[in-house]
Amino acid sequence: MSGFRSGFACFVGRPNAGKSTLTNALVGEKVAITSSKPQTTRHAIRGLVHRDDAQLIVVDTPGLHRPRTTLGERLNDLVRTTWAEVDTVMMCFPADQRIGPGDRHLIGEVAALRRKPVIAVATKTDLVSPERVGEHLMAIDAAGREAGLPWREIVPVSAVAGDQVALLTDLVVETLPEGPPLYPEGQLTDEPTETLVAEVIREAALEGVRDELPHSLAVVVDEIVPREDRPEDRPLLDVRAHVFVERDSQKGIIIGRKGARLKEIGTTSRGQIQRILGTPVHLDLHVKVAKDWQRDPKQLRRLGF
Ligand SMILES: Nc1nc2c(ncn2[C@@H]2O[C@H](COP(=O)(O)OP(=O)(O)OP(=O)(O)O)[C@@H](O)[C@H]2O)c(=O)[nH]1
Repeated sequence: MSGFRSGFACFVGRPNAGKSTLTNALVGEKVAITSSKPQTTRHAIRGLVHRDDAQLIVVDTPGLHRPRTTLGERLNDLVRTTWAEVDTVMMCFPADQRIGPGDRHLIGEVAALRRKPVIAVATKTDLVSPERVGEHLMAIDAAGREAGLPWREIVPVSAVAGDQVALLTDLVVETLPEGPPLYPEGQLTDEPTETLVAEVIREAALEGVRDELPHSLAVVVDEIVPREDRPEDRPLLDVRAHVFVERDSQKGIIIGRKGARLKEIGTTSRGQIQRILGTPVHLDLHVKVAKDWQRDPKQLRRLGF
């Protein structure tokens, strides 16, 4: 298999830069979790791109942020470890935002990796005019120079419109080392099913809630079991899961008036879980308060951190 390339790449960028959406666009299936709320990506979900000439494994990392809790510190450690381990870094800069201090800080951090190929990606180009895209590309170029970070490429893309996503894949593949495929073909992610299911529920729970909630939410899937006594051609899976929040007031928000929000969360996530599992699902969802779980190492472990 001479000439075959395989390796890892990850996206870096400020919250909401479009990293998850672009991961999905590259992989072609929904494996990473997107949400209109910042900083919702918590697990390093790998999406696989299989091609005749290459295999690209995309690692989606949470955003780096000012750590205020034990969870925050662990997330930052996880991010830096991921950056150090991948073959190529893709840095995202949304075209509808100017390069700011947060971006410069990230560029500085990535520049410290040395000699790793870094591709700059101007995301969300569908939201702005071609002139603005041009301006944005120049600003990205200048910011790289300032930090002494030579971009391998600067690529404008729109994950939503599908513009230049294939080109980006080509350019990333070029940076990967030669080697055989690392994962069996057809596999899209190596996350355990429970984690994917938990992330789907978490995403549904986060839709339309107030700003303080995202960091306080964790979802644990207790079990996924086939319902007994079902006809063979009509299987049903029972999925039992808990949504953990930090305070009683948050529990109220999640449950909603007469349970309306929780029901909505269930309906939204059930459809997607059925797609992941390929089987009709009965979802049993409970909300629990785990006081200040982000500051408590014992609880963090229980919740999988
Ligand atoms: N119009 C447009 N919107 C986009 C595009 N890519 C992402 N978005 C939107 O931007 C928002 C953030 O996208 P995400 O992919 O969740 O961003 P992220 O960088 O993974 O965010 P965090 O997980 O918070 O770090 C979502 O509402 C997306 O729908 C794009 O190419 N065009």
